[in-house]
Amino acid sequence: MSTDQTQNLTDGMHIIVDALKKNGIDTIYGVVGIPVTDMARHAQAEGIRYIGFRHEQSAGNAAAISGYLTQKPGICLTVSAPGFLNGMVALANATTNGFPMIQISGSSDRAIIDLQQGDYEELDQMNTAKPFVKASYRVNKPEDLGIALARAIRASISGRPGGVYLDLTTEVLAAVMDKDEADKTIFTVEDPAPRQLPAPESVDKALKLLAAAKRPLIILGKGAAYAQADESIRQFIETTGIPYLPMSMAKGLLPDDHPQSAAAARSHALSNADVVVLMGARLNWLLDHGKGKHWSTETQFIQLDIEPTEIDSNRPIAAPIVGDIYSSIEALLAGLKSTPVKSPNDWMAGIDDIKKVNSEKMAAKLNTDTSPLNYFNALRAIRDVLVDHKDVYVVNEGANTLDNGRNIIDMYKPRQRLDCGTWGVMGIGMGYAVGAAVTSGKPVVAIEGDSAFGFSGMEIETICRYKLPVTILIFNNGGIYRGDGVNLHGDSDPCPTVFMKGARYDKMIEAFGGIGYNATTPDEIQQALKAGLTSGQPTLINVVIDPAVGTESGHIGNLNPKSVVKN
Ligand SMILES: Cc1ncc(Cn2c(C)c(CCOP(=O)(O)OP(=O)(O)O)sc2=O)c(N)n1
Ligand SMILES: Nc1ncnc2c1ncn2[C@@H]1O[C@H](COP(=O)(O)OP(=O)(O)O)[C@@H](O)[C@H]1O
Ligand SMILES: [Mg+2]
Repeated sequence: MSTDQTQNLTDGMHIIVDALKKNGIDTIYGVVGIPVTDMARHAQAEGIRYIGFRHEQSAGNAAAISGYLTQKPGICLTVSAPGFLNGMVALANATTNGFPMIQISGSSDRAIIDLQQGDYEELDQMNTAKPFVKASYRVNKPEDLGIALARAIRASISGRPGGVYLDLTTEVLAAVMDKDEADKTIFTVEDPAPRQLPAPESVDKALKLLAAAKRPLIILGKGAAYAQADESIRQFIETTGIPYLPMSMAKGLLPDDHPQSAAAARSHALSNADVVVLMGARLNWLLDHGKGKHWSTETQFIQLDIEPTEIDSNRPIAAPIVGDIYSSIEALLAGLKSTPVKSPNDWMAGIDDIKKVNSEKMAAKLNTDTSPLNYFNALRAIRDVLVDHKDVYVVNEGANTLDNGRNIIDMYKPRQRLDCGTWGVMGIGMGYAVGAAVTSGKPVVAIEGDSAFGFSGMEIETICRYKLPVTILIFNNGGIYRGDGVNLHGDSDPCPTVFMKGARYDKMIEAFGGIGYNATTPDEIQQALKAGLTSGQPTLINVVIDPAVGTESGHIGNLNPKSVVKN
């Protein structure tokens, strides 16, 4: 091919990068290799920030959480087969949680794969992905790359957000076409997540039910947080005076010290409410499916959700409002003029009484001074530092570390608590920390169980390499749930969840130029955490926790199968 003929040519890997740029994608998280390395190089050369990870699952988690924070799909780039599969855990978790994310993976030769002739990293990735994503597309022609990306963007953020898989074959990445012709095939997606307004009659019905309620309760879910309708939600809650419960990632939508928060009286509020409004929250296992001891069979439900099939998932919903949260809340606010709603004062007063009793009980646990530390006094030490750093993003995973962290670490701003979410998955920690730090530019504090940290711990090198302002506190109790070898039956046999004694995780980060601390007292935790926040340097604090104080599976031990057969 003569020089002038190559003058105006482009190829698949350049076209997809141009399409990403045209749609405002400014960051790609990934692990490169055959056949996507040159695509990443080109993206970087074109000004897209490429963040290189040590494992695709963490790259995917970073992409997913950046989608949750920005309402634009986070992009994860992987190689074929094993790299694709490593990313799939994060992609499936994104779909489960409703986080918009696109995983782009290279794939091997279609003809060889389809005849199962044994290609390098042979796998039918498009079909493998289908059960775990909102949509799964494969591109075979360079002129289709623009429309394929557009479809992936729209599928990931319209309706209930989620994961989308985009398969780029080796052939299409190398396929050549005329540049001018290629430019005609890429475009900016128009209104990829259109507002979905609720039916006026559904809003009226909900307001009439609320107006008659004696003990109304609002449950805020991460769907409400994702919607970025913060001011409208606050206005509705404060205008009606209805008490509310934030689910873990909705903490901070209103500050946790807000007078209408019922969090410290959760069981009382759930079991006594007569009308419950689910706002971007599923009535799933995290809410005991709306059944059992925390719920009354008399409770009536109002549900605000963008996904129509979520309605009636577990309990009949008396007043469904299907639409995007912002449009639905705005419609409810407008409806208050004709149907005023005011939560009875005695209901909130009763909740306040319970809050007072429970807060005193919790304070007694928090203000102990034990050696070694336990979860309560360690978390109280962290809480009392973070109250002066309300911009910090908090990442939290583990069992006891997560369950106690959720109740003790107060949040004051929306979308700043990032945790194991709907699946209760371990391993989100370092990926979420990188994604939050890169996306927001703000400091991140990751509060990690020692087992949970182990799933993504190698990414501390990634954190140090990009010099991200991340401080990691590892609650080192020497094991999964506990470190003393006592199992949930109270038998002192070395159960299969114990790690080595005296591990010093703080030494790990020093290998990559980060700053490590070992903390055995609340004061040492606070000094180290303040130093990490002040320096903005990657910091790891090994918090030594009493190995005997955890409970197996934290607060969800009841989900374990009960064996009736003696060993
Ligand atoms: C991917 C994955 N693997 C395993 C588990 C099971 N699991 C595991 C392994 C947990 C770790 C608990 O230990 P930790 O050290 O992180 O926290 P605590 O010791 O403070 O409870 S919590 C939990 O549900 C999981 N949820 N997700
Ligand atoms: N913009 C939005 N408007 C309305 N509903 C939304 C929006 N984004 C997500 N959702 C819904 O919010 C719900 C989130 O529920 P869930 O993940 O269970 O929250 P949580 O775990 O915090 O209770 C999902 O059913 C999802 O369809
Ligand atoms: Mg542990």
